[in-house]
Amino acid sequence: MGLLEIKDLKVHYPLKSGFLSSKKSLAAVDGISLALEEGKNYGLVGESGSGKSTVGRAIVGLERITAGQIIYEGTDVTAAIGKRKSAHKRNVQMIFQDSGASLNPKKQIGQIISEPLHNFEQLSQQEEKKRVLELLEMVGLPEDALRKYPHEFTGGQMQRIALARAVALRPKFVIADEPVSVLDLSVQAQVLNYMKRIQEQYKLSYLFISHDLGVVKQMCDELAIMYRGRFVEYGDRQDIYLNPQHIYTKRLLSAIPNLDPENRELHKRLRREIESEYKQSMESYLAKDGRVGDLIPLSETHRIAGKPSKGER
Ligand SMILES: Nc1ncnc2c1ncn2[C@@H]1O[C@H](COP(=O)(O)OP(=O)(O)OP(=O)(O)O)[C@@H](O)[C@H]1O
Repeated sequence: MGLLEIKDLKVHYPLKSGFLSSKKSLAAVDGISLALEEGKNYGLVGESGSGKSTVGRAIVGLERITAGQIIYEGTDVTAAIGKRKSAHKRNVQMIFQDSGASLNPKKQIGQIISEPLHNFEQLSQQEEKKRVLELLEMVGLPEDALRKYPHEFTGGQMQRIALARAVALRPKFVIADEPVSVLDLSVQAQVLNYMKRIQEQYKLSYLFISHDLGVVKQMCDELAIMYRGRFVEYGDRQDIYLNPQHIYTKRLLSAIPNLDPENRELHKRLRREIESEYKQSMESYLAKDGRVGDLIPLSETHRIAGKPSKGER
């Protein structure tokens, strides 16, 4: 049995309509499906505005789902996920790009990390403190962090605090929405290492949301490439990096900086070629019906749920 299945998920935001104009909506997520297995990591990649965060927020119940289903360990939880203190809240956690904004500035770190334990577990004070200290240690923070406030920590430390809080209830699934994108490269690597270590310890799965294919490369087994609310390509990491099918994926890959001076010129030339192919493709899809996913129909590239065989490409 899979861990989490998303079936034809749609999140449409109503747009303000004028006095005489008909009601319109923005299809932020427009019919995506995904099957996630336990212990594996998944990446959701696309440019800003493609709908990645909306998917993550819908899975944890922070967005109203327009249509589709979310199935957790075989149970349809679509109706339950918005409810406070539901089992889904416990099983599926989320960390955000800017923990400075998502951690309550008026609360001490000890209170912040123990909050989910308070809400969901009946622990004695001593047990709770022991657990919070374990969590702090797990993300490399000292005991005296307990009584400090979020503003006393660096960006990387705050992401580690958010991580400790997210895994306090030992969830099987954590959604990480651009968790390192505002951090320096060396700090990024540190946070990702903590995430990996915790995953090994807890055997959890991440859905790693990022605009940067370079970052998800280290973290994910499978990747979905998203454009305008839809998946244009889905597959395992090796296939996507070595044999991208869709021009949009190729373009995202070409945006990863090439640090090898010997290959820099070749990289620049390839980028130019891809950019020109991308422009032509975009013109042809705009002339058609505006759905870039139709440039390469999903059936010809990847089956939406599950890994496709090579013969299907
Ligand atoms: N509450 C909202 N009301 C209306 N439109 C929204 C709302 N939230 C997001 N959108 C729109 O939905 C689309 C998808 O946004 P989303 O944040 O999911 O994209 P994203 O790929 O995560 O991009 P980013 O990395 O910039 O957050 C965008 O056009 C965005 O402007």
